[in-house]
Amino acid sequence: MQRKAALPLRDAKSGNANKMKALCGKEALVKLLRWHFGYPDFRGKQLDAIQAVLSGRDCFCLMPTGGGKSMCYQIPALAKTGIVLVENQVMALKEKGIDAEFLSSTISTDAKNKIHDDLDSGKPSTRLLYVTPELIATAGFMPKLKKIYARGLLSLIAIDEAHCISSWGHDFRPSYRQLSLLRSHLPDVPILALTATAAPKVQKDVVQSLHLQNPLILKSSFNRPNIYYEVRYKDLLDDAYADLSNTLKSKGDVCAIVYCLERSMCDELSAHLSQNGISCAAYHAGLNKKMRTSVLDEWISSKIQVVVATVAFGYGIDRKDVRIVCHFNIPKSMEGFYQESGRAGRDQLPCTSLLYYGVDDRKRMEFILRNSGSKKSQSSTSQEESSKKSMADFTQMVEYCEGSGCRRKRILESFGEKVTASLCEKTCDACRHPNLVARNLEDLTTAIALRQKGSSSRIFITSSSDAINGEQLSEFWNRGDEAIGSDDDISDSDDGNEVVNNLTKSKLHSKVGVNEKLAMLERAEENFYRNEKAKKQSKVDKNAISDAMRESSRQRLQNALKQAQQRLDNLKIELETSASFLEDECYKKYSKTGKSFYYSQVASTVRWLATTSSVDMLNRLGAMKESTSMDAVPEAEGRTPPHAIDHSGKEGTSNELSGNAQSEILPCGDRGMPIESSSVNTKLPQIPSFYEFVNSRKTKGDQLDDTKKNSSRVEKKMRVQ
Ligand SMILES: Nc1ncnc2c1ncn2[C@@H]1O[C@H](COP(=O)(O)OP(=O)(O)OP(=O)(O)O)[C@@H](O)[C@H]1O
Ligand SMILES: [Mg+2]
Repeated sequence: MQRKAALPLRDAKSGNANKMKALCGKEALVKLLRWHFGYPDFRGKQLDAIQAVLSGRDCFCLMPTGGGKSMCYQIPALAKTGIVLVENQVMALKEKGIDAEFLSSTISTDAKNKIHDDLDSGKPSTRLLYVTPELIATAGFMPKLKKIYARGLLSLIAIDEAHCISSWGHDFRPSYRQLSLLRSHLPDVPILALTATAAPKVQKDVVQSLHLQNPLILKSSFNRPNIYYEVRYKDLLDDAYADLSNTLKSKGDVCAIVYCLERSMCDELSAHLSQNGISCAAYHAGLNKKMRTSVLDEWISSKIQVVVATVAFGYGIDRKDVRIVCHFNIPKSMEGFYQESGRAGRDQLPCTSLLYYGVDDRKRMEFILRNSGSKKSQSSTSQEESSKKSMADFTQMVEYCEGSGCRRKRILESFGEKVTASLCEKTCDACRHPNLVARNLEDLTTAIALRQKGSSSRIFITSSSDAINGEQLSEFWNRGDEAIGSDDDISDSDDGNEVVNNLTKSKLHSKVGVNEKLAMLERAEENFYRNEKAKKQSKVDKNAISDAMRESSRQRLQNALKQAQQRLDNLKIELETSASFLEDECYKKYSKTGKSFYYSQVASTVRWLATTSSVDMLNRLGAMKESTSMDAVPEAEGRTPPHAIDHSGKEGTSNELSGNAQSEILPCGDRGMPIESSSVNTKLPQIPSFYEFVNSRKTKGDQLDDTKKNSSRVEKKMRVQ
């Protein structure tokens, strides 16, 4: 990327008062913002922070996640001669033509020398120098910094994620402690400390540790209005993996981060999601560096959409369109949770924070925290103190999950903000579906009580009907049935599909027989259609399928086709045309019903592509050419298109393959409930109905076809490569 020419207003080195005034003026700074970043105006407290540091004052800036803290040091770097010292995101700046460099002990000697040569030169071109706190602590680096400082070239020190300096923070990093040396070595350089998570105690600690002098303290509300907060209860779910998988699919091919506590769970969950047609990969410290970089690159460039990671993932990553951040295990503190969930929706568009809460997870975390204070280096008092502190932090998180009040209010109050629940405007599950949340919590309490008693505990941790203890459960069951028929589910919801979703959520419902389940679905579907009709009448169709959604579905199908093509020995298929054809089928089938059903159909097709045989694939795509004349004709079994070429030449095995593959395909509703398709006249993909699916499961039992195993092995292998 070419360097962008500097705006002429850029030099105020002389310290001339008029020049300084012009430099700090809003107009000049907005000009810089527009020139270099293309944004029309500053957000929140950005301008105040920039003006403070440009005038030489220390500043402590607390802004919400995604609030635009980086701009607070990027603009000063462009406005003033000299170098701004910070910590990470260099590539993005370089792409904007801004001279930024990153120095750390991990870069090559050549690259290091180049940067040092520039810094030693009379007129360094580097405007922003990103360094790690570890580097500052090294003996060789401080003298270099001092040299730059002595030449009057160091104009600002910015400490991003400043909460890491405080052992009271959720993410204390000992290396940050070294940053306290900066003030004594470089006394006149203003310091800008930035963070999105600082409880009052941490704030005080940051100011003291960095020796900020009379800092301007800027504090914005931590509220993230574009995030919808939701908690689901693992103990009430049949299968949390399936629930997550269906949720992701129902949202379309959206970008997501899923946080897990352990590496092994990242791998396992990622494999499960991949098998279900979700473009996803695991990311954690157990992978080698090459693999981690490759996952990160693919995610940043949208080649994969979902990363299943440990909390190590996320620092300095600026992908703006993350639509869901899911915590698959309860985080250890509200601060960490806020920071991680805040990685969603940095484009300010609607997004979701979804937390899966499980009593076992809670116990595990409590165990970890209770024992984590026992480091050798700590005295027993500080051990005790830190363990107490960890437990107190964690309790806030447990209350967030187990409380019935507004989730947003709870988050903000934990940061000392006083808010009313009306601020939420129904953008958390507790405000949007209070009855459902209350009922879930009641069920959860019963579940915990039963587990504590030690009897029938398995009913909540297994879907096996063997584990049902009739007497103890009858009360439970009855309540479940009431819940099923309740109008509250519907009246709370502004989307008919939520009804279907809610049916999938409770473990109670999993105990209901297939017929009842289908009857429930029918009722839910009826409600869905009724709501749809009402929506149409009021001319507000929230469920409409936009062109952008269709395009993203086409892209998703194309990716799935590509993977299938590789799996099937480079089967000759026209990727783009085939993707359009398959998307068009989904659209035709569900354009009237709405986006959720449409998305589910796309997801089903993706799953079908993940397991289907060459012959079946070609048969299906063969309909492409015939589709115009065949729309009204019933599905022809084993139709082979004129141009169908099976590279594998294994036509003889195709029936078996397709039978097995089809048994895995289940059209799903918004969060995965199966949908009956008989009411739609358009020609359907070769996907079984729910009845067929259930029957085939019954007859086939647990037998897994070798072919399917092989294909998933190949898929896994491909992912690893
Ligand atoms: N004035 C602005 N107008 C529009 N977009 C902006 C503005 N300032 C920053 N942004 C954009 O907002 C996004 C988030 O910015 P940034 O990464 O600096 O947030 P942050 O506060 O550091 O968040 P985090 O706490 O998650 O690190 C970036 O894509 C950035 O380009
Ligand atoms: Mg940041």
